[in-house]
Amino acid sequence: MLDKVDVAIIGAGTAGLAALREVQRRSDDVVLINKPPYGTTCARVGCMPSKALIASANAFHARTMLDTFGIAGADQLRADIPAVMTRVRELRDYFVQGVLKSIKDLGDRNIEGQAQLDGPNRVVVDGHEIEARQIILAPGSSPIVPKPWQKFSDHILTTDSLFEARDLPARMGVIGLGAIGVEMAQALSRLGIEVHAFDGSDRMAGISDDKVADTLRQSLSQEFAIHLGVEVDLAEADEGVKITWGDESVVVDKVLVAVGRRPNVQDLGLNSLGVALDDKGMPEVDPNTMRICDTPVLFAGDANGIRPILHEGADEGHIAGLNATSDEPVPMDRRTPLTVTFCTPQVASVGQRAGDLDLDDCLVGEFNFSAQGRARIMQENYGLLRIYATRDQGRLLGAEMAVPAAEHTAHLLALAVKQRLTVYDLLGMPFYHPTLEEGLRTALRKIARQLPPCGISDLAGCAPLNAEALE
Ligand SMILES: Cc1cc2nc3c(=O)[nH]c(=O)nc-3n(C[C@H](O)[C@H](O)[C@H](O)COP(=O)(O)OP(=O)(O)OC[C@H]3O[C@@H](n4cnc5c(N)ncnc54)[C@H](O)[C@@H]3O)c2cc1C
Ligand SMILES: NC(=O)c1ccc[n+]([C@@H]2O[C@H](COP(=O)([O-])OP(=O)(O)OC[C@H]3O[C@@H](n4cnc5c(N)ncnc54)[C@H](O)[C@@H]3O)[C@@H](O)[C@H]2O)c1
Repeated sequence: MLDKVDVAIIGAGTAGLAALREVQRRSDDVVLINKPPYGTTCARVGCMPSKALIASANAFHARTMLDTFGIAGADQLRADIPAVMTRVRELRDYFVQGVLKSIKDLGDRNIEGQAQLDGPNRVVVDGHEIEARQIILAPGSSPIVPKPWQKFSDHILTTDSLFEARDLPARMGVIGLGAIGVEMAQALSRLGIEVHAFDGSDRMAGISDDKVADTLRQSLSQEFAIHLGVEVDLAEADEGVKITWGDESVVVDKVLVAVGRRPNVQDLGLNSLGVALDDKGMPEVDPNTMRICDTPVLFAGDANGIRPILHEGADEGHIAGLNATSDEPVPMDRRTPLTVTFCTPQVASVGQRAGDLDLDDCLVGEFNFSAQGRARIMQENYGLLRIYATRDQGRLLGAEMAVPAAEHTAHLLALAVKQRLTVYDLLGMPFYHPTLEEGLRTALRKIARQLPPCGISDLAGCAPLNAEALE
């Protein structure tokens, strides 16, 4: 094993591999150290298998609306859960293979084992010491299972184990309704499993806008039992596990625990860096260079807790790799915040969320998709879009939504926020008919109407029509 290198990267996840690609542009003197398994959280147990499960669930769920489209016989369809799970694993394996290919040429520069820092320039892997000029930490995160629940391990699943299941039981609890909980609870329910879902807070999927949160709750409650703002307790039951909240309880076969993820830093040796750590044992990280204080150590991906989603982890790996191989600091602007939760209706947030803003100081435009033309045709007429803009110029600040095709609307709005566009700029776009984007136009016009007019029509570039006649 090498004992002196220019750059050592800890973690072969999305962030670590992005850092590797960046470092390799300027130096071959790099090692990648990874505690197995290989293949990244995203491909193995995260984004990809979860979306594969959702895709099967949505395909089966479509049968509930087929009669409204004039298609008969849907009641004959059934979900073959073992076949669904096999497809999930086949897709997972395909994506993991792609990741493994990307590191196969590293040879002895790919080191398998658990790494620990021993000071700012030294990494120890299974007793072997490696000195490095720069170190990039990218060890990812793991599902949290609260200690009192760990004794029910036979009945508990996390996303580390869910996709390994050959079959799924008839009744499931889902505790925690962040992105993971909401996506999986709906997918399980759509596959025909009786789902009881819980969250300690009164919101789901990280939504901070009250009205959007209410809309999502109304939609999802039609599909499975949702209990928000409750503290749950687990107990052994004859046939499964009993979930208790307040005076109520339910017995389920398995519980998916989705109460968040913990950075993999417990045994990383961060305390050997000689910098202050907060009460969670975390050092301060510059989000524009990824450097920890003035040390030669950079910290990227889920583990630093800054923006624990995939494209941000990849960016952080790239920024860390750039800074590890540059003589001078290279501070990089971060992207407009964007999140998408792949439930139905899709949930998304862009830029500043309601919770980041004083809405009394902003202009708000909203659109409810319940009667929207295209949404109605597709039988997807539900959901609420809320857009926030500055009071003086109508410059877009952000948006939250639970609407059909939110992933697309959110990307468009992210570009608008980044470009500092006003609602008038956006209203200058063509809006094809009939599209879901016509709903976005109505929300924008609602903001435009609250601004001083500066022309005679949308076509002139900036003025509101003050009518929805073109919809
Ligand atoms: C169910 C689920 C669904 C998700 N869906 C989405 C989605 O739809 N969109 C999205 O943007 N994000 C999604 N995410 C989040 C996304 O998967 C993560 O943000 C991303 O994978 C984090 O990448 P990473 O490189 O930081 O960590 P990882 O990919 O976890 O890589 C960390 C690596 O470091 C290794 N390691 C840990 N400690 C050590 C050590 N001490 N020494 C050596 N190696 C070590 C680990 O074994 C691992 O290989 C989802 C996550 C989950 C769990
Ligand atoms: N579509 C996506 O982008 C996507 C999908 C899945 C996961 N992810 C990422 O994965 C990470 C982890 O997701 P997550 O959903 O596990 O975490 P999260 O932190 O987003 O949500 C956890 C939820 O659990 C609740 N909770 C915590 N303790 C609880 C308890 N004891 N009882 C009941 N509820 C409790 C919280 O109130 C919160 O709503 C996030 O960073 C997320 O962004 C992203």
